Formats: sequence, C-alpha cells, structure tokens
Amino acid sequence: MWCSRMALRRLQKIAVTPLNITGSLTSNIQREMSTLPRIYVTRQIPPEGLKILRESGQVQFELWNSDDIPVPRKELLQKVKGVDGLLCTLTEKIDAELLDAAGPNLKVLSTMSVGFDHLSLDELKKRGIRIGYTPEVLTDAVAELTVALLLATSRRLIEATHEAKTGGWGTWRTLWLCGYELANSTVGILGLGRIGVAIAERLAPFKVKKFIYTDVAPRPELASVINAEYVSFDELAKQSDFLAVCCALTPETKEICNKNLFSKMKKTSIFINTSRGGVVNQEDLYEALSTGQIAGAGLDVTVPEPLPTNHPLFTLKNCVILPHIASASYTTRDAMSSLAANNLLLGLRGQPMIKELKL
Ligand SMILES: O=C(O)C(=O)CO
Repeated sequence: MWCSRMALRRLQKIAVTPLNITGSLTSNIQREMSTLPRIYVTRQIPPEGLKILRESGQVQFELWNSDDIPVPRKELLQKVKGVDGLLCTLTEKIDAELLDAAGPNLKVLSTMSVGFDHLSLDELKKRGIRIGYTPEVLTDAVAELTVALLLATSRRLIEATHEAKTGGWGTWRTLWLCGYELANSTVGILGLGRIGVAIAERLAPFKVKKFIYTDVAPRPELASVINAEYVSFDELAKQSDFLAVCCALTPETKEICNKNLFSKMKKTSIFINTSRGGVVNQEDLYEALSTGQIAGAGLDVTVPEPLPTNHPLFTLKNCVILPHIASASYTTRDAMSSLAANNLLLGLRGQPMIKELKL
C-alpha cells in the first residue's frame, strides 16, 4: 500500500509534464496509471486548481504548460484523444470536431469560465457529456471592474492621464475633459442576473436615481434586491444614461446591441460591455461613437480577442477598451481554477458537480 501511494505520488508529479509521462516509469507504476481516468488541461490554470487535481490521486493529467499561448488547435485535437475528462478555458472551441477527436471516453467537461458560448451545447448534449462551469465566484470581481470601466469611460480618465502626460494640461479650464456623473442618473441593465445585481449594488451609493432592466421576462426576485424596474428593450435604450450589458452571448443576443439600439440612446449616454463582444455589432458601435450618437463606450470584451491594434475602435477617444480582464483578480482566478478542478473530479466520480450546467 505504502509503495503504491509513493508510486502514485511520483506519477502525479510526472504526469504534469506531458513529455515525461511514461518515459521513466516502472511497469508497476504504468499499470497503476492506466487505471486512473485521463484528463487534459488546456492551459496552465492558477495553482490552486492544479494542486487539487494533483493531490486528488484520482486522475492522471496532462497540461498545456503555458498561460501565455493557448494550446494550438492541432495539438489540442491530438491531446484529447481518449481522455475521460477535459478542463478548458474560454479560448478553446469545444465543438463536434474536438469531441469526435476525443472519442467516447469523454464524459466530463469543465470550463474555467462562467460564459459557455465557446461550447457547442447541442454536441455535448448529444454525447451525454456533463458540463461544469464557474458562476458566482467571479461576480464580485466582474462587478467591480464594470464600475471601474464605467467611471473611467464617463469621467474620461484615460484621455485625462494621456493629456497630463503629453503636455495637453494647460491652464484649468471650465469645460475641459468634462464627462457625465452617476448622481441622479438612470442606469439600465441589459440582462439581469447575479452580475447585473452586483453592479447595481455597487453603483447605488453613487446616488443613482433609478435602475431599469430588460430581459426575456421580468425577474422580480433579483430586481427587488436593487429596486429595478422592468422595461422594454426600446425603453431601456431611451431612458438609460448608462447602459451596462450583462447578458450571455446566445444566438438570440448575438449583435443585439446594434444601430437599432444606439439610434434610440441619448447623445449623452455611456455604453458599457463586460459580457461578450459578440453581443455588439462593432461597426454600428463605431458609427454611433464617431458621429456623437452616444457619448462613450467602455468595452472589456470584443470580437475578435485580442482586438487588432489597427481596429477603428482604437482610434476613438470616447472608447475605452480593456483586454478582457473583468474577472482578473488573484482571488477570483484562484477560485475559478479550484471550482473548475473540483467540478471535473466530482463529475468523473459520477457525483453532482458544485456548479453544473444542466442541458
Ligand atoms: O468566465 C468568463 O466567462 C469570463 O469571461 C472570464 O472572466
């Protein structure tokens, strides 16, 4: 027993460096290894999650050992062959081609994200593959970043620091770098869920006058937490001084923020998106921002990601663009990593996951 635990520990250490997996193992260890479910981790996820996998003694895993470069598709298609479980991030497209490459052993997929637009849900359902994801643990970080982005956009912070650094700062001027304030404003939320509520809770102390929201149907329980009024899509556009997009990207919400929405918004309104770039028609947004149809936009998400540095949106002073960092706090990324690892292990044991996407 002692021997086999030692062997297992050695195995778990070796298994994280893919090239070494079998090279230096004794035949005993190899036999033991072959009985453990095989999983592939598509990214060097934060250490908490890897520790959970390593110390579980439940799986042998291979890892794409980089955080800077996503695993190339060709490599991914090779590596998933025959795995029982897959832990991925939002940069990997999990579609029919990949699931076919993985084959019938694949029973559990765990994504280290709350969004699941990178997953072909129909294909996963068809194959009976269970899905874990990471909602809730990132709500605070995303809400906090959304507020930061909203203020940076509406109070023109990026323009202001640029002016200060590059000699544009002359005498104090009465209307220079004026923006829009939250006090007495109407804040609209497109897609009210946990994150929308958390954003509103953080904005309320800024003396917001009214919260409004729209969704496929009223969500009275959530709305009552922030005293938000349900309105139509058009009313949301017309009334919002600040419009925060919080809906998931689905076929129904794809490019829902387009010229129809922007043309109804106030010239003084600020548009904020921390959900997915795909919910916005970026050509229409460029048009709205460059013609003064709306006052500004703050985007944490774009299509594609990364957004090419020569993209027209980067030429606009009234557009603040962040590189998809809403959940990027150490605490949250560790929590997402742990949750993704635990979801995977529970799924492989045939137990309910902590956060499972029910199809
Ligand atoms: O979890 C997600 O879906 C993200 O976008 C990362 O914050």
